[in-house]
Amino acid sequence: MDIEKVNSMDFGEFVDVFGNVIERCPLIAAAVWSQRPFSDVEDLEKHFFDFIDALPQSGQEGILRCHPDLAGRELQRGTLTAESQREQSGAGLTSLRADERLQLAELNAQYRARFGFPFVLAARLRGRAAVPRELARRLQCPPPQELRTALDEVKKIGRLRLADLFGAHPAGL
Ligand SMILES: NC(=O)N[C@H]1NC(=O)NC1=O
Repeated sequence: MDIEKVNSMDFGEFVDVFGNVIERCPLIAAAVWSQRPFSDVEDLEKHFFDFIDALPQSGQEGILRCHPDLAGRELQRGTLTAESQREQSGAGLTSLRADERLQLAELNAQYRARFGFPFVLAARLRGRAAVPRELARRLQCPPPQELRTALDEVKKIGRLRLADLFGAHPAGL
């Protein structure tokens, strides 16, 4: 795909293609479409990220809450989005031992109880061993800092998903 093709998309096609750049938040793609034309993929990405940054805290937390747990119930049930399924299995989260799954479930629950949203990490960039380690580390962070970290991870996931759609290697990850 190239940017000319993106700029020629009608609303429905654009939301079909880019609706899950931010997990389960097609509203963001719907809003970004209004800002076309885009000069390149970085410009397109910037519109997604600016939308997130401009939201009030409740909206930003809402975006985080749209993310499925890593190695959680949805992975077991097979109800993840195609993108999330690829990321979680690519990171090795489909082949955890039962005790590792249990440990992650406990940490995920502690995290959600402390911050009010699920733990989000760009799984493809880290791999399975890093997930419990990062979860345990970030559980200790102050909430305002953790909100920023989690949103940065959402953006990394979005950047990788956009790069996949464009068949490109993302810069700066
Ligand atoms: N909880 C969470 O981080 N989920 C996301 N991470 C990722 O790489 N894909 C996801 O769906």
